[in-house]
Amino acid sequence: MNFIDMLRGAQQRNGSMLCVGLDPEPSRFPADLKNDASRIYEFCARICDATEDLVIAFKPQIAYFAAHRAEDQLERLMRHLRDNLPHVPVILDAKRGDIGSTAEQYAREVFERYGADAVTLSPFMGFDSVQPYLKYEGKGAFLLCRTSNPGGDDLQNQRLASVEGQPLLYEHVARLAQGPWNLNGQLGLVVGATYPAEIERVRAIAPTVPLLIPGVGAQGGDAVATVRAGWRADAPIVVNSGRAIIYASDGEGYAEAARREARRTRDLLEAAKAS
Ligand SMILES: O=c1ccn([C@@H]2O[C@H](COP(=O)(O)O)[C@@H](O)[C@H]2O)c(=O)[nH]1
Repeated sequence: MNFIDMLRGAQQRNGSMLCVGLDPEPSRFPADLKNDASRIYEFCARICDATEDLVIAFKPQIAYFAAHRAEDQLERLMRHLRDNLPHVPVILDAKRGDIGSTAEQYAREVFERYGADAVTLSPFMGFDSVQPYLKYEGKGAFLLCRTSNPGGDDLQNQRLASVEGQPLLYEHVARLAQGPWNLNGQLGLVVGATYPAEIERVRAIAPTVPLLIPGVGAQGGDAVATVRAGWRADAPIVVNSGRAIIYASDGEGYAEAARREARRTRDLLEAAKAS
């Protein structure tokens, strides 16, 4: 099954467009795990087990594992998800971007070492930096397009004077992902929930690619406006919330609290479809 079919399957099965972001920071763990980087796997696995029937995807952010020398725990988590929750696709948030030969190694890391179903990539170095990932049949790649952070304006909202019609840079990325770069239908786009007007614009340019939309929850993005701008019956949107869910409580019942917050967010997103 390819990545898009996996997304559709999870969306239908769980009635959800919510992605739980796994950004494990031991200093924010509950008391019995606090500041113990050797418990990252346990923390994440418990959150995933508690929310698997409420999500369209999980999104581990690789930096939170690498910073704590916990790549082995990320491998273990990916194995756990594959073996026990194979109906939930996993997007590895790595934001890679490099020349082709190095990109081949990164692609190998993402898809062979970790066994992710999709990855996030920076498109800044051009098509030859993206192509190595597309050689992995059925895997997905989300290109950064209009990111959720304020600094995204610095480059993404600049006009491309040399391109006919002078689109903004993020609009150009959306066009490439919808058209010439999307050789086998593997590409999606990252668009921040903090900029619903830009989500709407991206949807107009790229109506059929899946969108990964971070920024609801801790970053304050408007969940309802996000769904109104991006949701389409025929192209999945994957709305990520990380810290607001995984740190919903720092007590013993953190996994149950994460489940409650995930359910609340899932229901809010679903209700917005009809609004
Ligand atoms: O534009 C972007 C692209 C990626 N991210 C990542 O998403 C999560 C957001 O976590 P929250 O705790 O829900 O804020 C995090 O891993 C970022 O690296 C993003 O925020 N914006």
